[in-house]
Amino acid sequence: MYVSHLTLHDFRSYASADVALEPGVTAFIGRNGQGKTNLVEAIDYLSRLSSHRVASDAPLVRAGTEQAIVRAAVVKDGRTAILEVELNPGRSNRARINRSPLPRARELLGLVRTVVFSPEDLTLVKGDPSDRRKFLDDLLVLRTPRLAGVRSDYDRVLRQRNSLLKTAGQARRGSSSQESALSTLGVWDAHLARTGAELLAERIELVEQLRPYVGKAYETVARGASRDDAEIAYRSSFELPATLDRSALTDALLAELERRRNDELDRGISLVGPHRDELVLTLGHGPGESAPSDSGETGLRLPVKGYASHGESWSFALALRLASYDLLRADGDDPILILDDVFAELDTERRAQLAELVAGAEQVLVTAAVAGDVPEALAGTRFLVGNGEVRRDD
Ligand SMILES: Nc1ncnc2c1ncn2[C@@H]1O[C@H](COP(=O)(O)OP(=O)(O)OP(=O)(O)O)[C@@H](O)[C@H]1O
Repeated sequence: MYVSHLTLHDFRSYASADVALEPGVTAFIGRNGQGKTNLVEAIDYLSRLSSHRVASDAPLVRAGTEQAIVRAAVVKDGRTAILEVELNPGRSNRARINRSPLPRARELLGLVRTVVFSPEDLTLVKGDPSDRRKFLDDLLVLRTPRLAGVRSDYDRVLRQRNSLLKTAGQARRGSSSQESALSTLGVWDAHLARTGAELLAERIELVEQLRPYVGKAYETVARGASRDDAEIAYRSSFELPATLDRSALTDALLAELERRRNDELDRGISLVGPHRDELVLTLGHGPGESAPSDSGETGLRLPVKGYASHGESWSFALALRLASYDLLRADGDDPILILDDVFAELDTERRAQLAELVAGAEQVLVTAAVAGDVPEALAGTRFLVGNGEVRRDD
């Protein structure tokens, strides 16, 4: 898949922009703050309906205006579709395909698939568990757009349940009747368990599928590493049943909610469920755990967060993105790769390795402040970005 045309109106720094693109590698070069990332962010927005840089839509709309439009012609299997999204912060966004309005913007999900590498990726490794959960959930939605609904239902139920727990907890401490709050809580428990079980099962399956790709990608980007060095594992906030069957998971989650009821009322928050889970990243050092060396010595396996060096952390973050790319590719569709300002962060060897790995993708969009930062393997079409203009450098 590739984007053959991008049009922006009042998106970030652009009053308007119109860029014709081709498959293969395209680099956007320009000094800092000229609007290179804004261009690729717009394409990524069509893929996920959110930005890799900010949590809300408001900063994406040009200051002083109320609405931004991102439109792209997307070519897949030789057929072109025009996708458009209208960003209306504070109101619902609207989307169109080939100029026909969609009932909900969410229906655009899955039509463009992007994988973005950016300096922010280090938070995948060094950030909070919520950053890693988001990584998993974003990938889930890219592969199975229907899960966007499950994810937002879960978040909504969680918010409602938390506010009810607070009310019921306060009633208990003030010894007023908490009967009605507790009976309503039972209803929210059932919702939380049902949507939570679905999200949980999908995440666990995803981690299993992603695992081999992460090991392989880490071996490629980290000097001297072996395939078993980088490991990912899903850690649930409660003991999982032996099967991922949705009803068994729902029952297990419900039973755990029952067991933790008093703790939850004391603290006024939901303590069990996918929102408390963690994607655990570990690195093996020396002989693998399963293969003791001749001296009987086994290798160390340590969490990445808090232990890994800066270079190892970067390699792990790159491996997570590359693994996502490989997995999406294995689904049968080459996602658009976006390398936003990453080369300046990497040493020469990692730059060359990353460039080699991605050079064959159907479309690669690169941003860099200086042309010299873009490895030779990624020589392709160049655009110069500056003074609000995007100009092809022929
Ligand atoms: N909503 C907005 N309205 C107007 N201008 C904005 C808005 N959001 C961002 N900008 C401007 O866009 C510019 C940043 O653009 P962008 O992040 O694309 O830079 P860049 O060329 O990728 O730079 P760098 O090389 O530093 O990453 C900044 O000057 C910022 O002030």
